[in-house]
Amino acid sequence: MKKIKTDILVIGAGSGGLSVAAGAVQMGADVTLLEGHKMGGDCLNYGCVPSKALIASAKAAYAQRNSAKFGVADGPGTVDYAAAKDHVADVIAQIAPVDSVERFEGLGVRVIREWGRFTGARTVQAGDTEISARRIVIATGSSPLVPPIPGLEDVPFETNETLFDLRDRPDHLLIVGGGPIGMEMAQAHVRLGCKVTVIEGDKALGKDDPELAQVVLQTLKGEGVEIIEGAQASKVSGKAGDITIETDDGQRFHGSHLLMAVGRKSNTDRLDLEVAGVETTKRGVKVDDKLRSSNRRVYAIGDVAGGMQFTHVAGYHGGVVIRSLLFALPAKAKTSHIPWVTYTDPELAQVGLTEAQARKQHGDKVEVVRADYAHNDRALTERKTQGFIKVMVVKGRPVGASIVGHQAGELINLWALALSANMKMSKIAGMVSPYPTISELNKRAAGAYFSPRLFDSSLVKTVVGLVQRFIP
Ligand SMILES: Cc1cc2nc3c(=O)[nH]c(=O)nc-3n(C[C@H](O)[C@H](O)[C@H](O)COP(=O)(O)OP(=O)(O)OC[C@H]3O[C@@H](n4cnc5c(N)ncnc54)[C@H](O)[C@@H]3O)c2cc1C
Ligand SMILES: NC(=O)c1ccc[n+]([C@@H]2O[C@H](COP(=O)([O-])OP(=O)(O)OC[C@H]3O[C@@H](n4cnc5c(N)ncnc54)[C@H](O)[C@@H]3O)[C@@H](O)[C@H]2O)c1
Repeated sequence: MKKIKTDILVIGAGSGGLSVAAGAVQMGADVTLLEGHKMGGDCLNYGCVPSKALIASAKAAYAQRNSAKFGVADGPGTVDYAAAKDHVADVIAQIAPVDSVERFEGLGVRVIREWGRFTGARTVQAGDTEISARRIVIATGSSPLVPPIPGLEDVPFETNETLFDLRDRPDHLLIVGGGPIGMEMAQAHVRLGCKVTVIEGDKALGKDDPELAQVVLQTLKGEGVEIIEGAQASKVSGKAGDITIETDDGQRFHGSHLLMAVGRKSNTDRLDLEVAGVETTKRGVKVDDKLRSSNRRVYAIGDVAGGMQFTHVAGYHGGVVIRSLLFALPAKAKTSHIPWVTYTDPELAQVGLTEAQARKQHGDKVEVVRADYAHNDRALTERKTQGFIKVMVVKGRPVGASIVGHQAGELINLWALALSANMKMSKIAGMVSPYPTISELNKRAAGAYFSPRLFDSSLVKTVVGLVQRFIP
């Protein structure tokens, strides 16, 4: 057995692990990085990148079929499903060098392409190497949860780990789970020419404000996605090409393919965590607000830490632990300023509190201001007038923003800054936005906060009246 010593051992080369490894090595630490499967993890290979690339193909097909409103004849939007998958693979290949062994070795990281497992409180074995480390960061991510639904073990099904390799277009895709994976893939596939049925046990897009989620769900239904809510998939039967799902309320749905998108399971199984005294919960590695586990020298970041499961959260966690690991500074991970976006069309974006959460937390102190896409000139030129923004304000500062509509994921960035910097609404209202941009909606929402204070105020009217009397 080869034995090595390192300052920081990172287990998992996905969004979180790569951020820690790159940051720590460039600031002078000796860093060892383990990856048992593909460099780049889920986001690059099975998650964000392929899903957004496939959504782009679907958008192109949809745009071609719906261009008459711009004075351009509608086209057939003929889809070559396998070619769309080639586009997905090409996009992954373009990004892959940034996450590659070569790049990380070039930065000075020792990369070992093996699965890691703890052999002691400070030691991990990877292949024929035993690594002792001053600090260890678990960044092993998550995998698709496969629930114990009777019959599922005998029926072929897709997950996010297989879907992007499928080259024959499904005639009828059944999707179990109406979360972000389910709904993004539902719209992509209906636009790529498949029949799609989503079976959701509770409410589809249930983590978002229902008023905004409804806008997305109505649009998807309008495009032909069948969405069944409040029906738990409870039995699966059939064979490749002919699959039946039965739900707990007695409905039956038939399709040619099945995608399971019912949430995630943290990747802790291979790690032998008990050997290192690292405790877990049902959601993943148990961590405190500094992302430190029950073993003081071991941290967990990203999906495996069991909180919000997004690439930008894994990256943010990376930054937080680097401060503790390299500078021994007390750094805490917060969630109140973390945005998320579901990349349906229209997009659905959230940061901070939803309206319901803000009312629960702040009661009468909350003011909700809104602005509609229908009043935005750029949205009118693009014929993207569906949607709105809501901003929840307490004592002149935003505590949450929810946006549904064209480019909502771009618009939410400003509110992510406003929340993380604790900015006042007056800062947003005072900004000059270029005309005509969709982002003017942000300023308009801030304007909506001040309009009644300025235009409906007798004090303002009295002051203006007095000033006008006295100025020459
Ligand atoms: C279909 C889909 C779409 C998504 N879209 C988005 C999106 O648009 N935006 C967004 O922000 N998030 C999105 N996500 C979520 C995002 O992919 C994850 O939150 C992110 O990848 C988590 O990063 P991570 O570093 O925690 O884990 P991962 O990226 O999963 O990396 C973990 C790595 O650890 C390796 N590993 C595991 N165990 C071991 C071990 N014992 N030894 C060595 N290596 C190990 C794994 O092989 C993997 O490479 C999406 C997810 C899916 C499934
Ligand atoms: N745009 C993005 O940022 C993006 C996109 C995709 C995924 N993700 C990340 O990946 C995570 C996982 O996504 P997801 O959509 O798989 O999970 P999810 O947990 O968000 O949604 C799963 C859904 O499946 C339903 N469900 C569970 N069991 C069921 C059953 N037997 N029958 C019917 N419905 C059932 C649940 O009620 C839930 O609504 C997300 O939480 C998110 O963090 C992010």
